[in-house]
Amino acid sequence: MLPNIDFTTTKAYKYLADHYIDIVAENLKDLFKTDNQRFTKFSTRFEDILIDYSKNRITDETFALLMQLARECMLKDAIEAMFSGEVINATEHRPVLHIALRNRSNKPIYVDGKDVMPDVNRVLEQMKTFSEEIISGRWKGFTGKSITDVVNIGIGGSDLGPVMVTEALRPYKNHLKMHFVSNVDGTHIAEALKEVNPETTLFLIASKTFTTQETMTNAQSAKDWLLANGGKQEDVAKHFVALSTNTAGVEKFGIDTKNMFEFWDWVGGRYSLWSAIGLSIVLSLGYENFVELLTGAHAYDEYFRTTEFEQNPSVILGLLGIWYNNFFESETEAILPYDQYLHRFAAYFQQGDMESNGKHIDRNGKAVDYSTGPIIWGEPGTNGQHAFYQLIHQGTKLIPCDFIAPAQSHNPLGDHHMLLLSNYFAQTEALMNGKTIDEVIAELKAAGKSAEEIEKLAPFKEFDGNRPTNSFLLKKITPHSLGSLIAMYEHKIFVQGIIWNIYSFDQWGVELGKQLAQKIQPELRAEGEVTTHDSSTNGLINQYKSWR
Ligand SMILES: O=P(O)(O)OC[C@H]1O[C@H](O)[C@@H](O)[C@@H](O)[C@@H]1O
Repeated sequence: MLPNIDFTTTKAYKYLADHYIDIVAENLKDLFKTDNQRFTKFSTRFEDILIDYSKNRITDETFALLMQLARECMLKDAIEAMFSGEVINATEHRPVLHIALRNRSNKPIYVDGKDVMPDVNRVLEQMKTFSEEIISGRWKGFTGKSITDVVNIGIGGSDLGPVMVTEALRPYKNHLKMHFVSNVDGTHIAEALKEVNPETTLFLIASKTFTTQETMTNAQSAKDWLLANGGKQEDVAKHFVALSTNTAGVEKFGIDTKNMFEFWDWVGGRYSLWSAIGLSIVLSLGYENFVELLTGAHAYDEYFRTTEFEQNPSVILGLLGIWYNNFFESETEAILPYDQYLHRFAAYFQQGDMESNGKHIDRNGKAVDYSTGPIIWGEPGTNGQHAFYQLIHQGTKLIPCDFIAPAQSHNPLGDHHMLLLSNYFAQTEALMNGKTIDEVIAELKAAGKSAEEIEKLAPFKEFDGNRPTNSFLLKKITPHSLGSLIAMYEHKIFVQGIIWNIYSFDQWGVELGKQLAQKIQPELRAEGEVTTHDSSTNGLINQYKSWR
């Protein structure tokens, strides 16, 4: 059982609310001036990942109160409930065990009295054997040629994780060309099919439920394409495999269940890259690298489970998020990787975070009267700097940002990495320090501007600063360190869900639109005017029907 505590009724919350009034008047810059231990105090490490959270609007007192909040909300018990396989996804009656998928210690984890590790290891072994067949070229397509291209067909959690990781770890990839098709828009599959040859293409149909409309439609089109391009029904087995929890659904689609890679309902979609859904990762990087990814995540899981809150990155990051979300009323958080390979990292955690904590009903089934999950967004630096950083620096909104960078680049080309990192360091400094009006005036004077020009221009060039950031500095992005980093963010989301007293592992909010789309489909198939909706929806549908 998860604890069930309204965090706004805790002592810590009340103290924090009072303390906020003091902090809001404080300037980060001054906090650094008055405490030369601030970096040492407010930074922590996990293996080769340094997490500097000293540029946050906190003092020793804030930190202590946030830790007290976690204790009053019984976070420790909640962590144990997850790791020991309790049914913490109560609305779907499931445990939450993505941690079992990467449990390299192999210590038993029980669901309904049965250790899940033998099944986890069996599927990993199956992924290993299969990937070796494909990568080595021993597996042949319907004309006897080896596989050159892999198309993963999946959406949401069955797409975002594999895409993010295969992109993040591109330096480790082999000769296989990876394609990812998610959107039901025919353009997505059509464009992918233009790039591949039916004789040498393997399709991975990735769907936990094997009922998702987008994925089933794309999978059917891929199968039709194979059959229309020389393949026969009996060749489907050579070119299609399924990654799913739904054996009956896989059979019904016509994929032989010996070509099925199984996982289980205790793996949430957005936490499934560690499961059979990660087969595209295994194919692209090789099994050993996938194991390294799991190992990095597992090492972090153990650390998260056993480390005191005060040194625990996910606990600290989660509580800082709550500090901004619930006291400063920040609505969004930006994730800004200074690493081109991490270009899908923010998109991945958009689902990870927003699908997990975008809830307004608490664990008692009652509407909350406080703010929950933030809006997550971001793009790689330095592209973001030339797009939306203006608003982060000088807009009216407080946007806490995570800056992520590797010290070592996989492409040490000339000065590129030094230049990239100079921006990474400069941005958090600039966001913190800002630029005072006096500094602006001095600069304009030095540039020879007239007094009149200075007076006019100065306000536009002032930066308030005092804008909070976390900096993640990794030695290098490797399968191991990436595994740890992902796990760190996953557990941060978990921590926040516990404090907000919501269920982080269901996703009922994605259902309504799906249901309505189903209702609309026959109306779109039929001829004639549609009148069953509101005037806006009717108007749009009828215009579409007259134009199509
Ligand atoms: O893997 P599936 O079952 O196709 O689901 C794909 C996605 O569907 C829905 O949008 C949600 O449930 C997501 O969490 C999930 O990742």
